[in-house]
Amino acid sequence: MTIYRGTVLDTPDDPFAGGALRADADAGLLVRDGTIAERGPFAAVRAAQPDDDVVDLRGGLLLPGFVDTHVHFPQVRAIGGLGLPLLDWLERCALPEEARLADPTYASTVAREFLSGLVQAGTTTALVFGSHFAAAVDLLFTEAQRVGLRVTSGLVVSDRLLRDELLTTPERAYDEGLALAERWHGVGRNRYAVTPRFSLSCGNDLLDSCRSLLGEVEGAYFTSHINENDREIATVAELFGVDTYLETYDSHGLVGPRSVLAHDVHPTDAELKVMAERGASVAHCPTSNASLGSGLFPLDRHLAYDVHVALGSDVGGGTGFSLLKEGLQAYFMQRLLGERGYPLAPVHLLHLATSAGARALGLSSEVGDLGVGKRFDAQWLRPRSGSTLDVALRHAADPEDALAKAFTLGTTGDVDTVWIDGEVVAP
Ligand SMILES: Nc1nc2[nH]cnc2c(=O)[nH]1
Ligand SMILES: [Zn+2]
Repeated sequence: MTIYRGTVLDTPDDPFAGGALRADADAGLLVRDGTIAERGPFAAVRAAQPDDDVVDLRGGLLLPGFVDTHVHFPQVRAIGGLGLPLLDWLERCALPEEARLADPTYASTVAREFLSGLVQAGTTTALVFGSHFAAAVDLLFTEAQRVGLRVTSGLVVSDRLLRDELLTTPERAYDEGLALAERWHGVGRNRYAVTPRFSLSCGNDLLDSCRSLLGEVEGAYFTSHINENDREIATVAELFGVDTYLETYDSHGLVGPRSVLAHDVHPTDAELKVMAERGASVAHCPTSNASLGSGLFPLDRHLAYDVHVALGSDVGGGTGFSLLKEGLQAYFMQRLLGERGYPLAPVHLLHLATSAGARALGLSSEVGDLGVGKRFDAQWLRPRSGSTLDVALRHAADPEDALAKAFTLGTTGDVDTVWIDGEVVAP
């Protein structure tokens, strides 16, 4: 057994429902077989376990590993395509890069870059938008198992309006998806997610085949995009002859408690009501929404309807893997909404980046906070001595203030060590 000593911050109680930040200065976390067995003042935990190893993490902050609920595996090298709205960005930046993953050697290199990017950002769990190529998705799961990250992912499918190499058929989508799920779902920390790219590129027969696959794979997840961009939304309404985007998924039985819909920048009230009834979650992707000019996320309306919201980096529409940056951008965008903005405090940002994501992915009993009984999935933020974050943390007034400094100034370069199930994860 090992005792980890440091300043521990986490959010076991939902701050949107009144929960406070849990902050323990000089805490001890006793970890046995990857699970947190005790948590208390270091001196007390140490006194009860005088012979165990102590890992000294004083200085900096010990936080739960981040949970990224929307991130694209094939888009690591597409990060930084600035200046375009969604559909142009897809055509000019993202999809040409995604087509390159037809080559398994290329896909394997990108899988390594992708997982290393997540780990270096302090992310330990992710819902990953896979590739249109089954072999590439297989390589992603293989690499995820080697690195140890908790990955839920799947074959991305489309059958219209994208470049030809990325298109499939309903039958092939089902067969390839099932083969991947049989190989990887529930193996190690991997799980399968049925992943139509978005309704714009998916006809009704393909969405039907997604529903069949979802019914076939017990416990599988569903993820896609929704209500991101005005032109996208208008095109979907025209293609399907529907009033709301959500209907295109819901009419195929794809919306439920294991569904995560990315973006939702422009929802109708009717859609929010149905999402809440179904228990679906929304992945809020702030840097992507800002960079692609998609809009300002109506967090207040999601909360008013009780729609569960977590955070996604949306690499490569988003600007990097750091959920610290996403948290700060989420805060900025609520500020820019003026009176309609939700006043996000540091505790909300930590919740959105950790426990909210765990809940969206049905993993709350295992990860998302550093309480007794949870797996030790954690990150040690330790800024370089003399850096501005180091100075700011040393002079922070209280734990909330320290967390505000971490989200404002922290970068992936401040993530010193990452653990999953009590094992150090090497990037
Ligand atoms: N941001 C974003 N939106 C999408 N909608 C369909 N595909 C994508 C994508 O790759 N990124
Ligand atoms: Zn996306």
